Amino acid sequence: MSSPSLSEFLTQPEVAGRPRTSSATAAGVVAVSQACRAVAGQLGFGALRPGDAPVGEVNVHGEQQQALDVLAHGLFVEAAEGCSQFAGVLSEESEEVISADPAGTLLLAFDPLDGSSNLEINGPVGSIFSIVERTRTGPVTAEEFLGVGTSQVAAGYALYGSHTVLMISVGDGVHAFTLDPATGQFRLSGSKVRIPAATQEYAINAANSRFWEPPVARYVAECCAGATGPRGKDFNTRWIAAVVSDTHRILTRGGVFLYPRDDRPAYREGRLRIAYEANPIAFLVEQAGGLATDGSTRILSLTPTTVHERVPLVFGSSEEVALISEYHCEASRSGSAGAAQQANGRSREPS
Ligand SMILES: O=P(O)(O)OC[C@H]1O[C@](O)(COP(=O)(O)O)[C@@H](O)[C@@H]1O
Ligand SMILES: [Mg+2]
Ligand SMILES: [Mg+2]
Repeated sequence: MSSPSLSEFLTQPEVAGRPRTSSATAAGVVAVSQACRAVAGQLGFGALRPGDAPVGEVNVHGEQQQALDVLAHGLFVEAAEGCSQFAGVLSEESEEVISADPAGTLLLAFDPLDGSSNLEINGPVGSIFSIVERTRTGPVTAEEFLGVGTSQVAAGYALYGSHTVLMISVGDGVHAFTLDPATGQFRLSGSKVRIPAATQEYAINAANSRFWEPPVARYVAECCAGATGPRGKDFNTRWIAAVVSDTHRILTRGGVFLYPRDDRPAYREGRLRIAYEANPIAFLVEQAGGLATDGSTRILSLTPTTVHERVPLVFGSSEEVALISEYHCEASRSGSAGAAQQANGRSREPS
């Protein structure tokens, strides 16, 4: 018997004895998976796709949009509008929230193509999404996207690598679905993914080290000191420059990822966005037994004040994330928190 499709998995309560996912959430996740399948199909054309170049537009984050960023955004919007569960969507590629069905009970936030600078080297890219239930009805408002991450009912990502894999959580662990190229269906390929608590792999863009705050610099220096340093073990660095792909490695074999705030003017709040990058990653990571913080505070407890708000992000194996948190707490107790943190006034109480 073949493994269940995504839709069977979400709608049949008897599959693996799981509690039933609401029919709206199941339909929403399936709609997103259809957008991911369409994005995977487009990526497969590579350089054969006509007009595959930067489109000359700059998105709300000041980044050059690639043709595929725009295409993937359109595919996600189309899937959301076609499914009648979503009242509105928030995309990395659109400054404003986009209205869908006012009767919809769900909201969808997504980065339609993450790591798009990897496109020209045929490196891995992904799509990442978060679904929350609405607390009101009628036309959607931007404020509705400013909830805490604990209110997510589903989150996931698609990684377009040597094959396409969709990692999903509806709040009962993390499940893997592999896209079957023969049938176009996502089929269950792994369940109850767990992140080991200990690791010897870390991911950070070391080219920014001169801008880091003391706790991050300390953590990385101690990893680099290896077996003869205070950690007493050797570490390895991995950096794919697409957070979806780094997340997949960490869900697969452990590790820790850091995109901290730093002293560069555009990075004082980190790089990644709360609503459609940090929140879904944190949801998946916690569901797999890991931790996700902004350095010291749990990501899922943060309340953004704008829809595209950025946040420093540290996530992965619990022992490392807890240690990094300890270093941040020690630094703020001793008053050596970085200039960036002081400048933005965003020092939060540790959780
Ligand atoms: O350019 P850097 O510093 O390596 O940053 C890479 C980070 O930026 C991102 O690519 C941002 O995502 P987008 O490509 O969607 O803007 C992350 O996926 C990744 O972790
Ligand atoms: Mg991104
Ligand atoms: Mg993107």
